[in-house]
Amino acid sequence: MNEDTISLLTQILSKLETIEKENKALASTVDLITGRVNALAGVKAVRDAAKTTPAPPKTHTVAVRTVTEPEAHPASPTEEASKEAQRPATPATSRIILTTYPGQSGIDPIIMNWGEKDPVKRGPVVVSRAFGTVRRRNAIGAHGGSYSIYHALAMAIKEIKVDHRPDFTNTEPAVNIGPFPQWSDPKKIVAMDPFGHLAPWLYKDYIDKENVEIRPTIAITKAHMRLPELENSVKEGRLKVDGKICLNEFGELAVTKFAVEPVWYLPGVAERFGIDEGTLRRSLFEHTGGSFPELITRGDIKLFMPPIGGLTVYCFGDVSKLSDPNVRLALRVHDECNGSDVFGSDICTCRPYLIFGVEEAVKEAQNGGSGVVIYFRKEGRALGEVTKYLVYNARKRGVDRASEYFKRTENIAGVKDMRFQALMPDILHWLGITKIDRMLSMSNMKHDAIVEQGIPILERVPIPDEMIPADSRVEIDAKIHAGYFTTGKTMSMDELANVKGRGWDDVDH
Ligand SMILES: Nc1nc2c(ncn2[C@@H]2O[C@H](COP(=O)(O)OP(=O)(O)OP(=O)(O)O)[C@@H](O)[C@H]2O)c(=O)[nH]1
Ligand SMILES: [Zn+2]
Repeated sequence: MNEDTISLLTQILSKLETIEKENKALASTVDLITGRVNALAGVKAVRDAAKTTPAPPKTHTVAVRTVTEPEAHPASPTEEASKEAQRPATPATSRIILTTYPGQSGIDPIIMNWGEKDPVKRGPVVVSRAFGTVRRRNAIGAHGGSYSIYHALAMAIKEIKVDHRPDFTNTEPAVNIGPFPQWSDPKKIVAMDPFGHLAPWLYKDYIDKENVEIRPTIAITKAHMRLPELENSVKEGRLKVDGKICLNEFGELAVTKFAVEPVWYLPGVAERFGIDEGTLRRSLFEHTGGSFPELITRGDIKLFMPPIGGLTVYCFGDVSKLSDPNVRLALRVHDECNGSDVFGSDICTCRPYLIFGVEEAVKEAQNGGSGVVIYFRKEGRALGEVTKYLVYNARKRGVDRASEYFKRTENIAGVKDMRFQALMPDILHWLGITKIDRMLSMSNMKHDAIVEQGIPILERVPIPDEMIPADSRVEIDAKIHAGYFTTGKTMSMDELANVKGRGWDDVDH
């Protein structure tokens, strides 16, 4: 099967499509040929990819056919019911759409003017391949970040009805926020949808009248939270019970929480990393096992919802104060470390720094300012727990020296850190933050990313010495040597060689 044959069959297909519009009886024949061409082209694409030389752009040509749907606008309940009956059991059963092309017949993306101030002129983020939406998509990927796979599984085992539509009654944000000028600056917000918390309400007409599936990518709620360490903070007098933010002697806190899923505007993301959009698209395509062919074929679609974890904002005190330059702001940006954050592992400083961050944020809010902790799902410096544990083993089986600390991760992962903080400041812009009075972090990467985004940091606050677990001294001293902020001493390489952590004998009981 060569390129010419595929191209010829694609042309025949296109002719048949035209005829099919007038003669529905041809549909099954067209389906048959579509399936055959897709399968043959798929095989060819796989063969091409197996060649060692980089594939020329032509090899991305895969014949496809767009789903031809009944008219989307409902006319009458009877007509609706008859259309319902025509729907396939799942949109995927008869025709597989491997990829789509700009301008292809039936493809009609909803407008997306990223950075436009008026949300209606900007347009909704549309990513679903659900019936009624597949032709209108203006984003690649899927909702839910890494959870999109569980959704796919639920669909596969028919736990979710194919035509299920979410009921958003009473799910509106618990507080109002913005809009801020940053929301309409396409250079300031590139990794989340600034209107993501309002999507079902702002774009109700698309949902109701055009049968397009639109989901929020941000949700805002209020809650109480209780961390055992904070009971001590109250006992020792560092936290005062005020009945508003710190509710009682157990250190229970009132909090407003924002959950945010990633939505990437690819040109903006590429620019943040100083690369061109094509390079970014190609790398995302290749290194997700070719999962998202439209990264290559749909240059007109600029949004990508990546299958990665998002973030949560924990805000203490009045949310409207976050954007007020006249009040003080304390901020901790924290990257997930499940072993320490949840399970109390003592090899690193994560949970202690997190608790310190919460305590300082609450204090700032109680003093009339505001306090925020932002929690990113970037486990093990975005290398994941498997890599992290391999690193721990390599450290403990050798001598766990501060001087070797970063090298151990680099030996295994090829890089010492994959969090690349460049996209992190988006959430600060979205919250309307224009300066940070107290930054509860020693990380130079977090600091530089924020400052580069034009948000000044007035004071940097390291974790207090007494909160550092003994075994994590290795990490903290290595980090300080590597450029992390400290108000204390930066050790020489010789001194670092003498900072040792627990050995394997001590860990392995
Ligand atoms: N791969 C790897 N990840 C680690 C290791 N130690 C901690 N982490 C992860 O690193 C992240 C926390 O980063 P840290 O280096 O402790 O601190 P930081 O966030 O860079 O800086 P601070 O804001 O000062 O805490 C979390 O995602 C941890 O899971 C390690 O040895 N290897
Ligand atoms: Zn940790």
